[in-house]
Amino acid sequence: MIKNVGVVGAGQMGCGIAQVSAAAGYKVQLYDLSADRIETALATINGNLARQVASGKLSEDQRKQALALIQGSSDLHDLSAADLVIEAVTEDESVKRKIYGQLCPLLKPEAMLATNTSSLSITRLASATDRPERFMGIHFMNPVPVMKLVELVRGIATGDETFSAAKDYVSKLDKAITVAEDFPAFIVNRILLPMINEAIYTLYEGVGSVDAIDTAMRLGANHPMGPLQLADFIGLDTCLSIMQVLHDGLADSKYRPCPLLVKYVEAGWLGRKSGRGFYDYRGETPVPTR
Ligand SMILES: CC(=O)CC(=O)SCCNC(=O)CCNC(=O)[C@H](O)C(C)(C)COP(=O)(O)OP(=O)(O)OC[C@H]1O[C@@H](n2cnc3c(N)ncnc32)[C@H](O)[C@@H]1OP(=O)(O)O
Ligand SMILES: NC(=O)C1=CN([C@@H]2O[C@H](COP(=O)(O)OP(=O)(O)OC[C@H]3O[C@@H](n4cnc5c(N)ncnc54)[C@H](OP(=O)(O)O)[C@@H]3O)[C@@H](O)[C@H]2O)C=CC1
Repeated sequence: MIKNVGVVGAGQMGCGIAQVSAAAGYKVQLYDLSADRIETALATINGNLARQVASGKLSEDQRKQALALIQGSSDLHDLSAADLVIEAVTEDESVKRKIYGQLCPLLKPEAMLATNTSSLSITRLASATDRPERFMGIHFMNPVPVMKLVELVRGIATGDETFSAAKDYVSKLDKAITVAEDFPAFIVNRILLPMINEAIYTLYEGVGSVDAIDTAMRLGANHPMGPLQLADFIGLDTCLSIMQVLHDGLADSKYRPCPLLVKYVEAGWLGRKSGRGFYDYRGETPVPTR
């Protein structure tokens, strides 16, 4: 039975996962490398909970209770009481494998380990742990407190007990589940990211400006965000990693990452989280950059 949830990586996804887990009554340990990052993360979570109070989705008491259930830490040992740890660090296989190597010896033998990876092979990541039968993908969507869906992905070795415990946990968060097989980028990103990549090609080839492309898809296809706005929201580093996994994993040139996406990531223009991507976020309102 899952009571204590550990979250590794206090970026945009880790914060969201910690928030919704605490709001559902789980005790949460949120880990990241630095104390500064943890402080920022707790402030972000507090802000998002306060927004939910303002819009009547949560009472002030529920906000306080949820916040009290989250502890931040920059010491991996603090995850040793967790029944389930969800890893949400940068979308880079070597970073994730390194974390598993450090984390696994500290966990209870019966603890489950899950990854929030957007694209990487669950089976291959499982092989970097000491518990492939208790490892799987629990893939939340961004922003976690708002998006209804969680994709569940089993690796070849994932046990039935692990899968049913994950289903139970996700249902308690009041999220809907879809099950995907362990193929590159699963379902949502297999479909969504090529669309975003195509939008970037559309910009690269001069078919339209940032504003024209986003307006076209917002008003012409009723998407809540334009594809370039969404790319900035996801993070351009994450978008590029997903396209690389699709390109390498499916060996089809239709998944070739757009060179403009590569350039932006090389420049450190990662979207909202770095202050600049297809839009510049440093002023009052986002300004298109092309
Ligand atoms: C890459 C992957 O591996 C997988 C993925 O996640 S792919 C990305 C999937 N996500 C999407 O496609 C998101 C598309 N965009 C949307 O659905 C909407 O634009 C949106 C929900 C993000 C915002 O909707 P909106 O109507 O423009 O904004 P707004 O009215 O301000 O917000 C709606 C609610 O979302 C909340 N919200 C918005 N942004 C948020 C954020 N970054 N974090 C937390 N909550 C947020 C708001 O607080 C608001 O909730 P309340 O009513 O409780 O205040
Ligand atoms: N962005 C999205 O829309 C979605 C992303 N995902 C997946 O979730 C995961 C996280 O993405 P996201 O939250 O957007 O990324 P962010 O860049 O916002 O956050 C990543 C976090 O991981 C931390 N980190 C990096 N290396 C380590 C490490 N060795 N130990 C501990 N923490 C570390 C980073 O710290 P620092 O900044 O200090 O380096 C940062 O806080 C990725 O696998 C991504 O593919 C899944 C669904 C949606």
